[in-house]
Parts: sequence; structure tokens; C-alpha cells
Amino acid sequence: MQILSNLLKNIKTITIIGDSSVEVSSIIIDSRVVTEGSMFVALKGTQVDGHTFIEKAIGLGAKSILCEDLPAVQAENITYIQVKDASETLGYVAAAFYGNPSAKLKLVGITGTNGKTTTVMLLFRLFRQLGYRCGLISTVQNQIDEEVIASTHTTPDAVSLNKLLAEMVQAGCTHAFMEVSSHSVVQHRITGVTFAGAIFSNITHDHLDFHGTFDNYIKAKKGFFDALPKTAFALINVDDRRGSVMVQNTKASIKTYSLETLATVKGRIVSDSIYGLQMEIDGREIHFQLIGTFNAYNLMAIYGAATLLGEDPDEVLVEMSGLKTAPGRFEQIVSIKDKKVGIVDYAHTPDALENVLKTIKQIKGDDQQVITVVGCGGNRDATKRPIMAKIACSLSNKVILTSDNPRKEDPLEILAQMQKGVPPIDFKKTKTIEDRKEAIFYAVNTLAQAGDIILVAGKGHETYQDIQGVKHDFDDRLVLKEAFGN
Ligand SMILES: CC(=O)N[C@H]1[C@@H](OP(=O)(O)OP(=O)(O)OC[C@H]2O[C@@H](n3ccc(=O)[nH]c3=O)[C@H](O)[C@@H]2O)O[C@H](CO)[C@@H](O)[C@@H]1O[C@H](C)C(=O)N[C@@H](C)C(=O)N[C@H](CCC(=O)O)C(=O)O
Ligand SMILES: Nc1ncnc2c1ncn2[C@@H]1O[C@H](COP(=O)(O)OP(=O)(O)OP(=O)(O)O)[C@@H](O)[C@H]1O
Ligand SMILES: N[C@H](CCC[C@H](N)C(=O)O)C(=O)O
Ligand SMILES: [Mg+2]
Repeated sequence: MQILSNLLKNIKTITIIGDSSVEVSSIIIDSRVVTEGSMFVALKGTQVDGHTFIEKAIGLGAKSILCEDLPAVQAENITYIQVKDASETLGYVAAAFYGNPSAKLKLVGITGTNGKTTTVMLLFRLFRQLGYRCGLISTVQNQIDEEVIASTHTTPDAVSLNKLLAEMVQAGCTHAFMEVSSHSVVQHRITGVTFAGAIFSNITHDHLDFHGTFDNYIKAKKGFFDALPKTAFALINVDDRRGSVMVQNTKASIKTYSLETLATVKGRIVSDSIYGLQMEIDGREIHFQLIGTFNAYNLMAIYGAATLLGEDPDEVLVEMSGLKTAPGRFEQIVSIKDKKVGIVDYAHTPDALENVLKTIKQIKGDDQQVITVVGCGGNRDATKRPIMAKIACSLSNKVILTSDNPRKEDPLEILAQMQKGVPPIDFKKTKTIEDRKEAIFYAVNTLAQAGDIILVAGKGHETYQDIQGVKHDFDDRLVLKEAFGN
């Protein structure tokens, strides 16, 4: 319970109508879950305008309304707070409601098209190994020390986020690691959150459905760095050509990591094989269990963040050398019968798919064929569909195009768009099988010979296939095992 005026202390309002000493029992952005004493925040969304639910929220017990447009008729005994941007204001109000929990933690956020989940999960595991109680906010799951909480988004909405952070503080966590999606910056899910550090991994093609242009997508990610305080570090991958743009206007202390040029954290790959990466980082040579150049970048980011948070470099590297891959990220399953190698990877962007396939090419034996099973999500950036199909063809011996969460779209239409990217020369090695299970079985049992590699890309850790809004049980790893007869 909080007093409304305390929540509005540093907020610029247009008008406040009604009693500002009213108590606020909870902050709610969805009218359907309002309870007695809630503050209902009316947000203009991508589907509907939350302002149309104000009356309904009051009917369910809301006593204060945060909005951009005042309703023509105002109810009695209700306090209306009118602001210019309800979504931005919500960030500050939610942080205040939960006692600004982020400021009580060493919170590190990472943004970038790829590598966020891998980096935060590994940072979380590393800091636990170093003896700290930690929190994790990620696409795969959220965690408060040992307690696992299901995750619905890569970055939760402002209320859920601050609630989670407050629970972390309550549980005695000192550190927390979270993914910062571009959606979350634009929608102010992280507004009012204090970061001790921020990481930029890379930016490539994705989410153009939401941001409209690549420029807007860059601006969204940059917004995260623009808002950092002086006390934070901004750790940037300078091998990505947009790296320096990210920190053009930041107040944070700028640090860099690179495989190619001078940087705060300078790395070099000594060798990269099926057994892992041998790297030199900051002049120290060390072996890691992760595979692939893209993971060399993730490892430098983790090392950089840990040392910038004050940890001892040698101890950090020793602990890091034992870290295993995150679920569904280059996860390998080998058939007991004939040693076919299944690789489940969350590559759902052109860049990720290319990286994973290049890594496989680099570490595989000459006699191993690569068979790729891949699809593209429905109600998501359609422009990546032909590009991903083309990449799959250019770096695999055989390709099966299949479904990956068609959501509300027609799966055959998504597949037709993917097929447009297949060069005529590759028609013969490409097959389309709408049903993902059938596609994996066909790859394993009809196409693959003993020892071949089957990359199943796009779903990683996911345990469902979303068809027409219904989530059916589906796990690439389990289907692969079934097809292998393991
Ligand atoms: C496109 C997008 O980001 N949508 C998010 C956004 O919803 P929206 O703007 O569409 O909301 P809306 O449905 O138009 O509703 C507007 C407002 O009316 C309210 N409402 C609605 C109906 C009602 O009866 N009563 C009511 O009060 C809603 O609660 C909302 O506050 O705000 C919602 C609440 O925070 C999110 O759940 C929702 O995520 C949807 C489910 C989603 O799929 N988001 C994906 C694209 C996403 O956020 N992905 C990123 C990045 C992924 C990555 O690359 O890692 C992520 O961070 O997860
Ligand atoms: N640093 C990296 N650079 C490029 N590709 C990467 C990198 N790290 C991982 N990948 C590839 O991208 C896929 C997704 O990785 P990860 O889940 O860590 O990214 P993410 O940024 O969390 O993605 P999302 O936006 O969907 O949450 C991996 O399965 C792998 O194929
Ligand atoms: N965070 C990403 C995940 C995509 C995963 C892929 N399996 C799909 O469903 O498109 C998104 O929501 O766009
Ligand atoms: Mg993620």
C-alpha cells in the first residue's frame, strides 16, 4: 500500500483531479485484473487503447486512474492523474511503488539482436559460483536465486519488472542480470530503472515489423544507453559497426570489447572446435566449453561486465571456463544408434542462423553432411523469411523449411515467403514440410546418414508450437530424441 502523492513526487503532471492522498493498493495496466484500490494505468497499445477500459476498471474497484486523455465524464471519489505520456510515467510510478529496487542491486542489462539470453544466463551462473545471491530476467526464465519463475517476455512490463526486482532485493540478492529488448526501451518498460552496467552485443536484421525501419531499431537500442547514469558502465562490442553509435550520447563510462581492435577487453581466438573455445583474454589464455566465434563475443562481454563490477580477473576466468551453454543454444543431442548429431539452436534471425551454420561448418568433419530444419515465426518481421531460407541453403547440404510458431498467420503463406529466398540452383536440395515434427523425422530418418549433423533452428528452449493462438506442446529436443530412438 502506498499513498498516491508519494508516487507522484517527481512526476510532471498535466492535471490531478481528486484526492491525491488516496491509497494505492496495486498498479494495474490490464483492466481485467483490477482489484479494490488499484491504480489503473491507461496505455495506448498496438491493438487497443487502454483508455476505453477506464470505466470497467473503476467498476472493479480502481480508485485512481493514470491517463493521457481525461474521460468526458469523471466518476466521483476517483482521482484522475493526466500526464503527457502514460507509458513513460508508469515506469517511474512502478519503480516508486516498489521502493526503487533496482538502485539496491548491482543490475546489469544487455541489449542487442542476438546473445542477450546467453550472456545474462552465464553471468547469473558465474556470479552464483562467485558466491553471490543473484536475480535473472531472461527469455527462457526469470530467477530469484534458486527460485525459478516462468517468463512471458524477454523484458517484462514496468510493473512486473519492478515487482520482480523488489522480490530479488527482499530475498537478499546483491546482483541481477537482465535482457533489455528493443520493444522494452520504446515501451518504457525499463524507464525509472537504475542500471549499474549496460552491454551492447550487436545489431542485425530483426523486428522491423515493430520498429518500421532499421534506423528506428538502432535508435530504440541507443535509448537504453542514453538513459544510463554517470555511475554506470556501458560495455560495447566495437567490432559491430553500430557499437560506437550506441554510446554517442551516454553519460555512462564507456568500455569496449573486441576480437579485432584495441579495446578495454581484448580477446583472441586461439582455437575453436567441437570441444570448445581456446581464447586469450586480457593476456590470459583459457579454455571455454562454449563453441563458435559468436560465443567468443559473449564470453568477452561476460568477462568485461564481471571485472567492471569489481571481480578478480583470474577468479572470473577460472569460473567461466566451466560454464555450459544456455538451454536451446547450440544444444547437442547425439543418436545412440548411429551417432547422428542433432543441434538445437534458437537462431531465429538471419545473422544468428548464419553464425550457427558457419560455426558448424568450421568444426565439422569433411564427411559429415549438414541438414537444416528451419522455419520463421508468424506475426513477426516477414522480411527476414526469404533471407533466412537463402542462408540455410547456402550453408547446408540439405534444407527442410517448416513451421515455427505460425501464430495467427497461415503457415503455408509463411513457407511460400521463405521459398522465395531459395535460389533456383538450390531447389533440388530443399523440401517444405509444414508439420515440424514430420520435418524433423524426415531429416533424421530419410535424409541423414550416420554421423551427419541435423541443425534444428529457431525454437531453442521453447516447449510449444503456437498455432492460431493455441500453444501445443512441442520441444525440438524431445522430438529429436524420439526421431533418434534414444
Ligand atoms: C507488440 C508488443 O510489444 N506488445 C506488448 C504490449 O501490448 P500492446 O501494446 O499490444 O497492448 P494492447 O493489447 O494494445 O493493449 C493496450 C492496453 O490495454 C490494456 N487492456 C487490454 C484489454 C482489456 O480488456 N483491458 C485492458 O486494460 C492492456 O493491458 C494494455 O495495457 O504490452 C503488453 C503489456 O506489457 C505486452 O504483453 C505485449 O506483448 C505482446 C504479447 C508480445 O508479443 N510482445 C513481443 C513482441 C515482445 O514484447 N517481444 C520483446 C522482444 C523479444 C526479443 O526479441 O527478445 C520482449 O521483450 O519480449
Ligand atoms: N553474440 C552473438 N552474436 C550473434 N549470434 C549469437 C550470439 N549469441 C548467440 N547467438 C545466436 O543467436 C541465437 C539466440 O541467442 P540468444 O538467445 O542468446 O539471443 P537473444 O538476444 O536473447 O535473443 P531474443 O531476442 O530472442 O531473446 C543463438 O541460439 C545463437 O544462434
Ligand atoms: N523473442 C523473439 C523470439 C522468436 C522465436 C521464434 N521461435 C518465433 O516464434 O518467431 C520474438 O518474439 O520475436
Ligand atoms: Mg533472449
